[in-house]
Amino acid sequence: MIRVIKPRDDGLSEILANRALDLEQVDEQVKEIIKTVRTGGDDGLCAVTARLDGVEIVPGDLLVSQAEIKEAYQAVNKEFLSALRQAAENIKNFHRRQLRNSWFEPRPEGVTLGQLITPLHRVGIYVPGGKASYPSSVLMNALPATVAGVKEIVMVTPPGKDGSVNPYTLVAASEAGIAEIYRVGGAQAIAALAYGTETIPGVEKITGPGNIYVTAAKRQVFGTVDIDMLAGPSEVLIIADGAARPDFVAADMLAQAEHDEMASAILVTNDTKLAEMVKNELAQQIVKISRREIAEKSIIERGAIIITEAMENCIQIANAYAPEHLELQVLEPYRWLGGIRNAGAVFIGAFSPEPVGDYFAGPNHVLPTGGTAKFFSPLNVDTFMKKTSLIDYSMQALCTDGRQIMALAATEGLDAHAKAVGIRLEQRETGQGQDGGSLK
Ligand SMILES: NC(=O)c1ccc[n+]([C@@H]2O[C@H](COP(=O)([O-])OP(=O)(O)OC[C@H]3O[C@@H](n4cnc5c(N)ncnc54)[C@H](O)[C@@H]3O)[C@@H](O)[C@H]2O)c1
Ligand SMILES: N[C@H](CO)Cc1c[nH]c[nH+]1
Ligand SMILES: [Zn+2]
Repeated sequence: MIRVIKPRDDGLSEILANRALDLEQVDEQVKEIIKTVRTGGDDGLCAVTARLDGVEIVPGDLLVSQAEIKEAYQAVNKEFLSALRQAAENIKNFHRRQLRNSWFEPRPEGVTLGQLITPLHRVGIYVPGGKASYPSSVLMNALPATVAGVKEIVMVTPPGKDGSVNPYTLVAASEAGIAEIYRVGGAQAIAALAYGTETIPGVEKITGPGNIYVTAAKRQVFGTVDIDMLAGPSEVLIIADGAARPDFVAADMLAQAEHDEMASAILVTNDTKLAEMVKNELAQQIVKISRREIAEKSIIERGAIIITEAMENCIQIANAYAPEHLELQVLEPYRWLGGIRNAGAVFIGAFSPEPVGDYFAGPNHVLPTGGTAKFFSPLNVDTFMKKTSLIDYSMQALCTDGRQIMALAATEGLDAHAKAVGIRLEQRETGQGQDGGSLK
């Protein structure tokens, strides 16, 4: 059932090409949705929601009420709540390590340079809710923003057929300190966050994963607002050697495949026997999982077992694939870690299956997909910060550097630039300050 690619088989290039997210196929449709919300405000938003989510919501009900949040707490069990709270602590602790301070560097020649770090003021987080609910994604988006110091965090998530929002998602939002939650999803939610409506004031940045419509909408509103990244379907690439347990490897592949028919689970191994055993394990385990249909489609259409001649080849393939999640289920993981250049997150050894990172350990689970780990990083505290440069020249420092600045301005033909410096140098030469005082 799963494709097996042997050394020198030509299958790898197909796998690499097969994962591009074809946003163009929905671009026109998404453009229309955005236009409807941008021009129609709340009414446009509710009309699109009725059409795509099959639920009638009036503008006055878009905002989730405090009473619903209270009710949600009654609906969730204690075990969930305590696990959620511990996960939140772990996530906050991890992300606190990413905080950076503004800095100032006064130099003896009368120049002070610096960088001011400022949190964004208002951000919107998208929490998917179509095929499954993701309270964990609430924490992964909101807590780095909280750690960064963002004052207003808004959450959007699709309503169910009865207009309600999943109680676990609501409780996670409340635990993360989100005060504004709107029951709206898809491209229409992204449009509302970017352009604002009567009920939903616009934001400065939108983060969070979603389906192809959500991602295409994020790409279209980029520039009006900032976005975190363009996340595609989830993926895991597992490098395993003869020391790995085939049942563990197969279980981890299925954990990723169950997300989505378009998710990819790939094993790369230098051990032919392990490849065969994982194939058998997959067949045995897949019939026992509740999301079998989704996982089967994913494994058949997008999964693969790639057999290589040596561990070095496994590492090369991982770097070329640049997976969202990379598991190293090998005897000496730290020996090979140095060779890894491209991966969203690396899971080391037999006892770090990907769900540890999805839910609990602390690092973020919003990660670059589709090969974008070559240049994107995981969602992090910096995602919610911006930098402002600081330049403070004394008169003496300007006199020292002024002629060089004027020379550069002259080569660009920008006389007024040169003049803005020159006027100060002349003042210095005539010895007159603005108030007639001495500049010397
Ligand atoms: N990378 C991560 O961290 C992460 C975490 C959780 C989920 N995910 C991924 O996010 C995705 C969630 O997708 P989802 O669909 O379950 O939820 P979603 O919330 O992203 O999308 C649901 C919305 O899509 C809109 N929609 C549905 N069909 C449409 C159509 N034909 N035209 C226009 N709009 C339409 C609807 O308005 C609906 O509310 C999955 O691929 C999942 O794997 C990723
Ligand atoms: N594996 C997903 C990111 O690719 C995150 C997630 C949320 N819940 C479970 N898993
Ligand atoms: Zn997952």
